[in-house]
Amino acid sequence: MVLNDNSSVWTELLDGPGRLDRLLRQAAIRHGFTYSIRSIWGEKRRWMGAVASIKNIKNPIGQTTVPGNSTRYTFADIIGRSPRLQNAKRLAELASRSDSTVLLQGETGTGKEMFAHSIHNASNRKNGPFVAVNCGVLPKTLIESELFGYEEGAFTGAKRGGRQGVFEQANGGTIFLDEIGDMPLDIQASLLRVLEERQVVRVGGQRPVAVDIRIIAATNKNLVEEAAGGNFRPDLFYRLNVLSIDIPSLREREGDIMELANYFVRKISNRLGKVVNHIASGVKFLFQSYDWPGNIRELENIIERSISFCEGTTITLEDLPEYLKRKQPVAGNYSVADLNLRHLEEQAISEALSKFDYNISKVAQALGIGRNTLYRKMKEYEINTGD
Ligand SMILES: Nc1ncnc2c1ncn2[C@@H]1O[C@H](COP(=O)(O)OP(=O)(O)OP(=O)(O)O)[C@@H](O)[C@H]1O
Repeated sequence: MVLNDNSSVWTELLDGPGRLDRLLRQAAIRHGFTYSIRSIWGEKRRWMGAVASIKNIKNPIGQTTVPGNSTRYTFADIIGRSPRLQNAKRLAELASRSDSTVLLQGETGTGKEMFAHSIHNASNRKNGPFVAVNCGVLPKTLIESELFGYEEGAFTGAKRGGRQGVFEQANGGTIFLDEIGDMPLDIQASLLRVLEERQVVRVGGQRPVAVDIRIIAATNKNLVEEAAGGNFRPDLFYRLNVLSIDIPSLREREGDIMELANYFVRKISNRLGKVVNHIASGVKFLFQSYDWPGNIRELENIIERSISFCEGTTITLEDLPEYLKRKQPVAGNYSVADLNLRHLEEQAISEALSKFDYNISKVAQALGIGRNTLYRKMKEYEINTGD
């Protein structure tokens, strides 16, 4: 397992080495990595307490999915009813019906890879391969041969008979170019050629090989700004920016936070074989006021950590990492009692909405208030209507 100081894998600070170990071990096993304790305790002592998002620890060549369709997600797995997310899903569903290039833009952890899987699985290429390449971690020395393949004798150590690159491996299916904004400039020119001609020429070869591929690219960078700064080729940007879909951050999807949190509690407690089925109101309040820079991945990691440390059936503030506890909102203009009452009211409304599937009449009836009062309170607490 390779832990890289510069990567965004270190998403959370924890309290102690034992906990770090356990969480890393669980995550590593889940993602099929071999976990070696020495890789942490050697030079990485100063990272003590960090939890890696193992998903980001790609193998050295950056290819995250082997050829053959090993996608895990469909649209049904993408949780959230906020209007922004629903809109992104609608666009992605439409995109899955065509063969055009898709560009997924969104912050880290917002679900871009889930969208890419879902588009592939809903497309008529679903029985073909889905090959994911992380353009940000491909070492410069390997990048061309990994992408475009090589002919026998192309360089010292080249395999007999040569090797297919990922574009050839994805033939008949979808190639997912993750973190496209991190692709080195010199490779961007070759990539543009492949996108334009739908042909690859292997390193050390001359013969173009036709590839029938659907391209989905993803980035957490603003490619317009990257292009303006000279880090991304504008012509490649235009070639990729055909069906562009913005995946909203979690803080822009406030109504989704608790739905996702509850979903992860169910899923993760099942997986860990623990009976944890509630989230304390203080935690909910904190979740709703936090700005989630790591988005859904961060929420998922926090729930996993909390369930691991939870000694009862309810996740409490005690189970949260220190850095999050420190973010507890201050009372502002409200007294603590007011704040608690407001919070309880907000919580009751959110729970009723979720229980009655956003049926306003039923929710109002259950809460013993009129529909107009309910709408007013939803507006006050910025709870969306679930449309
Ligand atoms: N809407 C969602 N519903 C359920 N789980 C989600 C959702 N969005 C993201 N996740 C989960 O959050 C984690 C991060 O998602 P994903 O890897 O797709 O994000 P990403 O945008 O590709 O991240 P990065 O840019 O860092 O590669 C995954 O474990 C995924 O299952």
